[in-house]
Amino acid sequence: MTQEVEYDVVVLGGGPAGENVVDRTRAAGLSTALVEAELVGGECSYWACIPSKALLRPALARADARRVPGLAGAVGGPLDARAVFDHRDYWTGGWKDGGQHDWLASIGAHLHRGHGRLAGERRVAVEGPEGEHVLLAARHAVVVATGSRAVVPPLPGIAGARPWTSREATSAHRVPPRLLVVGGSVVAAEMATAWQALGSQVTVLVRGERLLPRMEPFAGELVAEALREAGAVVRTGVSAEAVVREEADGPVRVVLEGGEILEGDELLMATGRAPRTEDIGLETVGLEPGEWIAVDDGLRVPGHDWLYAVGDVNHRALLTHQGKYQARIAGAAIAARAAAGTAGRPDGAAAEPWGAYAATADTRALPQAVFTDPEAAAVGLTLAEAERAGHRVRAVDCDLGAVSGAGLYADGYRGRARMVVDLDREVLLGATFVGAGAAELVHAATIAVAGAVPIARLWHAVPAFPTISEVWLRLLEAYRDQGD
Ligand SMILES: Cc1cc2nc3c(=O)[nH]c(=O)nc-3n(C[C@H](O)[C@H](O)[C@H](O)COP(=O)(O)OP(=O)(O)OC[C@H]3O[C@@H](n4cnc5c(N)ncnc54)[C@H](O)[C@@H]3O)c2cc1C
Ligand SMILES: NC(=O)c1ccc[n+]([C@@H]2O[C@H](COP(=O)([O-])OP(=O)(O)OC[C@H]3O[C@@H](n4cnc5c(N)ncnc54)[C@H](O)[C@@H]3O)[C@@H](O)[C@H]2O)c1
Repeated sequence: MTQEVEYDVVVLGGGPAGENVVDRTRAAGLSTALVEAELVGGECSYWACIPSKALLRPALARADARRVPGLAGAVGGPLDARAVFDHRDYWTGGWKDGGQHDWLASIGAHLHRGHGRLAGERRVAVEGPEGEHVLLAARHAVVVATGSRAVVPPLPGIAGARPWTSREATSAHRVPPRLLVVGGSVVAAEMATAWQALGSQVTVLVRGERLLPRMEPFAGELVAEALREAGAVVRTGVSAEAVVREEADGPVRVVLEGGEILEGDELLMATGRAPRTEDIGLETVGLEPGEWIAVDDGLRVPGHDWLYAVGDVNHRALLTHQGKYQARIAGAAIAARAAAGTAGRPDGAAAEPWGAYAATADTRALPQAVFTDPEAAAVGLTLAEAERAGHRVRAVDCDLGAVSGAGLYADGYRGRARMVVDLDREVLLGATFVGAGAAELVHAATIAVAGAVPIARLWHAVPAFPTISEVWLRLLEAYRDQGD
């Protein structure tokens, strides 16, 4: 007979989003169960953010050091790939989640290991690793946080070619002499940067006209330029039509549209994500298996006041920090509604944009940092997005390298910054920074965009001298001097 256990809250999926819901509901004193099929910590901890950044950090530090007089000579050699892999393995905990397990225990959350499926309203059925079954009943809420997985397009020959996805690209322990990368977005750009620095001869095959297509055009252009200088080949406007690997440990060949054939030792398909929803019982609550789960700004699934979805699975923003933001908001709302004794209670101002129970930043102030060389970081709208949305805007651009702090940071510092100003409200709608260290510049812009800080007040936010942040002064001066 299936055992049934009751909790206040059941969270399905223990990635960063699911974990943060648990953190909030436990802090509010609600009994909470977390169901996890693989490793607590999710994709981010073991096959995405953490291992990718651990691989990239030595590559970016070396690139920076090579531009510093007096230091360049000391870092001319290759990276010690084994030491880099050891560093990455340390940060993934050797793909073991003991630390996360202990943290869950320390906050009094209950971990159910196994595959979870919704089983009608407020119910989650868990199939454990030994085939055992448990039915979890939620008094207040079920939160789906099952994340996403890599999509591999069904090209002829692809299955037999055993391509890498982001999982292999972040966890491999051997440097392939030649790495072909299909895709042009964030995973492609970051992994091309890491593996070229680790010693692979990387060729990136971009279907579109540039790298990083969701950012301002200069971001992808500067990153492609630097990748080429590092020895990688970046080809745009090319389409992979078929893949061939004749022998298991032999080379892999990609056939391009037009018939050209490229050969590599490994092939990374960095071609996007799909929701992990095909086998989680969505059909038992009237939702479509295999689809992203649509939610309102309060992270609730319309028509089901007990059902929330946070993180990648709702497709609002496929980023760890944003999934955690959604989790904090959903967790707080669940706790408040539980305390009030009704899921349907009107939440007043808290449910309004920028209120405690609304994930407004997902659409209005979404930041992203891409850890390429140079780094590319942006928040809010690009110029094209702002124009498409019907805002009356002006873009102001600056050469990041012209700022004293950048010149002192590295010889020949190359970079660019743009702010997109709403001319009617005189506030920023977005900003983009591309250059070494740019990832740390974006949070100031996030505050300006989320806070709708007036341009007139930004003049009083004085950047320290000589930091790269002085680019803010250059941007404000350019805006002032350009007039309307
Ligand atoms: C290579 C790469 C690098 C990235 N780098 C960054 C970065 O630097 N910064 C950033 O912000 N984002 C980055 N991302 C994106 C980031 O990884 C995701 O946005 C984040 O992991 C999403 O978190 P999540 O909790 O929604 O889902 P996930 O991390 O995918 O976790 C979902 C969890 O649910 C579990 N699960 C799924 N189905 C079930 C089920 N039926 N039963 C039980 N458990 C289940 C899974 O096992 C998994 O542990 C990167 C992505 C990739 C691919
Ligand atoms: N530093 C970070 O914040 C970071 C790092 C890595 C990934 N991520 C997140 O993870 C998610 C996944 O990233 P991603 O780069 O895998 O996916 P993506 O969805 O951002 O981009 C996929 C790319 O693959 C291309 N593509 C799709 N099918 C193709 C085909 N058949 N042939 C050639 N190209 C094809 C698309 O044109 C697109 O440019 C993104 O949302 C990203 O924001 C974030």
